[in-house]
Amino acid sequence: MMGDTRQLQIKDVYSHNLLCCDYTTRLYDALSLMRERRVSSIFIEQDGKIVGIWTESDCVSLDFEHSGLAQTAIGNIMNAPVHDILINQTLSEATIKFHQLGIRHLLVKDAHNQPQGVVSLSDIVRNQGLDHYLHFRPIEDHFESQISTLDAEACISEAIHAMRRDRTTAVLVYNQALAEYGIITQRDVAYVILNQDWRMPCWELASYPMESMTPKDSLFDAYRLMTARSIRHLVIREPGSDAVMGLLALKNVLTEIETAYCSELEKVLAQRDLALQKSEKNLYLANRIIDASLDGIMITRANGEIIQINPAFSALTGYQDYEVLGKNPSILSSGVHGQDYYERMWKELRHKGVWQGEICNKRKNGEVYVEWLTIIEINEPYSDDVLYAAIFSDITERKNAEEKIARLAYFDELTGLPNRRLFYDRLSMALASAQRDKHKLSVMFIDLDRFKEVNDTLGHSAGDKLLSQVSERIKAILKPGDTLARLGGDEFVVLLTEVEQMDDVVSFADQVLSELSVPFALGELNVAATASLGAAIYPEDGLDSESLLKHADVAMYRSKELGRNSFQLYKASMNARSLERLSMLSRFQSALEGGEFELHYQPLRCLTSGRIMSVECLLRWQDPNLGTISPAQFIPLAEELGLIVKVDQWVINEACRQMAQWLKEGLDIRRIAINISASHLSQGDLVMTMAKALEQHNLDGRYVELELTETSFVSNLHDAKVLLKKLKNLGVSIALDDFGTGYSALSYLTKLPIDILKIDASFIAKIPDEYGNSEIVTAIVAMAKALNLHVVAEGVEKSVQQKFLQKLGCHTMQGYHYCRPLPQSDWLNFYRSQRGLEAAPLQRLAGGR
Ligand SMILES: Nc1nc2c(ncn2[C@@H]2O[C@@H]3COP(=O)(O)O[C@H]4[C@@H](O)[C@H](n5cnc6c(=O)[nH]c(N)nc65)O[C@@H]4COP(=O)(O)O[C@H]3[C@H]2O)c(=O)[nH]1
Repeated sequence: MMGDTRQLQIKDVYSHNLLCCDYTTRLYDALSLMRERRVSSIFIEQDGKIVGIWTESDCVSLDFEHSGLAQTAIGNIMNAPVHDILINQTLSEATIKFHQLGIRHLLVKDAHNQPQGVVSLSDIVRNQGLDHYLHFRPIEDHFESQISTLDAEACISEAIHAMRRDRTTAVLVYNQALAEYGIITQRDVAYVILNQDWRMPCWELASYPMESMTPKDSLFDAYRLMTARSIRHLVIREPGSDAVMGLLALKNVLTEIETAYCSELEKVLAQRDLALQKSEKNLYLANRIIDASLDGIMITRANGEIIQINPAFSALTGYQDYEVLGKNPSILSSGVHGQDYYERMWKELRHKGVWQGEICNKRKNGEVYVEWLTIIEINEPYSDDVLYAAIFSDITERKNAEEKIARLAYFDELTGLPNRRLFYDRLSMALASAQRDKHKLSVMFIDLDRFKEVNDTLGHSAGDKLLSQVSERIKAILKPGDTLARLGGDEFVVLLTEVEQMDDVVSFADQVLSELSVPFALGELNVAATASLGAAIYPEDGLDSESLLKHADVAMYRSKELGRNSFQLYKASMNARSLERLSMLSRFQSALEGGEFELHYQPLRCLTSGRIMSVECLLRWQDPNLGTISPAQFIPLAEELGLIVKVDQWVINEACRQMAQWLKEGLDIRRIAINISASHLSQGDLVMTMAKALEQHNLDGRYVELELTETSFVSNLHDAKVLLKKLKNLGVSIALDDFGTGYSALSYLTKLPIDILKIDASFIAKIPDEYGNSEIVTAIVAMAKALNLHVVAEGVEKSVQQKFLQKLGCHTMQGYHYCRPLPQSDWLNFYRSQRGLEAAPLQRLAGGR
């Protein structure tokens, strides 16, 4: 019942009628003033300050025998100190004060501590809306039955005496002559002090006739009657007999209301304490959660003032609480969003009470970051105030990852070029418009020649640099609307949309080849790169993406076959060759496991003694359908497919097995020479493979010679040296194959533990006729001898060549002139046939041809 009025403030109920008098004022004058202003209390001032209070009820306790009572200074008899209450405090607070101090009046002060009026317990009770409560309370439990009744002729001092004795607020007076009851109250007593006539008969002061009620009537009716008649007492009579039973004072009704009110208030306060405890606990929990949250949290007032942040806020923004509390969130603004962005945000927030979205903010260090922000409007309980809680997490990394994923879906990470998917999209769009507008377009494949060698020998980061530089150079010559994409590895593809005639494609291809002909700077090395290009034109070579790409690819492979560093336009006849190549690739893999490989042997002959010095094993692929396939065809394929290590391992093992077998059979051959692919050194463990094979076949390492090319050493001379030393520790000899075709760096010869130098067949083919070439061979032989290397001439086909080499003092020859590579059985026959001739002078042998 108190819920509605509990929050009423003193200003809503107090009385402005504040009556004051000075400390020295006589009681007589003070009472006169009270009577005149019709108030029941007066405040006493001293030096401009209120220091005490005097009320009508205080009169009863005065000593009426005292002759100068009316002249007494009110300061001497006042009640002090005066308790006060502020004008904007609640009625509940006032009630608690009344209760605790046992008083009935409080001085009301304003915010500046200035007295404004007075509030009594009655004022508060009257405003509590307790009427219905009084309905259920009968008078019988509340009236005073022990009330004194005086005779009408009794003097007034007796009445005062009775009131004081009985601690009542009134006495009854009976006038026998009139058979009437009258009443004298404390207020009446106060006025006797003014008259000073203590002998006055009671009936003269008594008020009559009196209103009366029965004990069964309700307090509510009694209260209503007293308020309506402005009286403070009712006579209670026995129903039927009309005999007076006692007196009901307004004070009795108010006391009852007060009791109810206070006990109700206590209940409410207890509930409030509980609620407070609960809310304190909730607050504690909320604060713990806010502090522990990994999301940044900021709480602001409606005007934007920041009132709370959590540790995650500081971690994410770099601002500590003392730097932001009291400030506006605009401190975090990055300037990325315009005013309209914030306006939309506030509009939604006001409309829905919540806003969520991505927002760019700025950390204290100036770094802009993206956050996922949720703002919630919070209405404060028991007030109109609104707070805003902003909860955010830094999603910069997630955004970057998302962007990267989106980029990766359409772009190549290394070069930043469109990838296969984007290229297909663009090609299909370009085809649609070419079809509509009836114009041509072209798709061109660009594949770097020997890119794998760069990767294998110079390392992947050099390979990556080369790819980036190639893409930059091609991009630079593209026309607007054309697309360059990287399909993977060293494979690029160009979409040319501005094609009017075939020449446009040819001239673009020329441009690409000329751009790539300038060496690329890869760190300290300048590397020359070439590419094989192939193109197909719409509509001649295909009407859809798939056939155009396939035909451009076929044309590109034709370029490769024709010696690389060239360009081919698609021709229908190319298809057959490309299919052949493809099927060879797949067949190769099964051939390795299916035993289709075998070794052929080519002897190397000493140019002085005519003896077979060693034999080189050369790999052959015997395809059941295609017959013998040359290693010149399938070794590069094996390298491309990453199968070369397996191939070499097979050859090493087979060569060792064969050599061990021959030695057992008594063949007198010093060494078997095995070719090792340059890529083997970067991909496999050559030393381990070699050691295992020697051990497995119980073969001494001195019977093996490994032929390596310069490409094997180019990437890292130091590593190559370590590797060759390990091989030499196994007893094997090292031959530098194809000398003269590669880098021909003399440094290899001096720094690496090489035993044999094999002059490439291309030099031998041109001796002794071609001027300059003979000089080169002469120089190589002289240099090798000076370095104490054994010199072998490869590809000796003519006796004139043999003679020339003999004159130079070259140690050994290899070539068709002496013997072609032979299968195992033919080779054994050849060997045996040669044994008998070994003693014959070489000149004769050579001359016999
Ligand atoms: N025109 C001409 N050619 C002659 C003459 N004498 C020998 N040849 C050929 O020259 C090549 C010599 O081998 P290579 O320079 O190491 O060059 C080899 C070698 O680099 C590679 N190769 C061969 N067998 C293997 C192998 O088992 N493993 C590895 N990794 N590579 C091998 O394939 C290349 C080609 O091998 P082949 O076709 O067997 O070709 C062989 C051989 O048949 C001649 O007088 N005139």
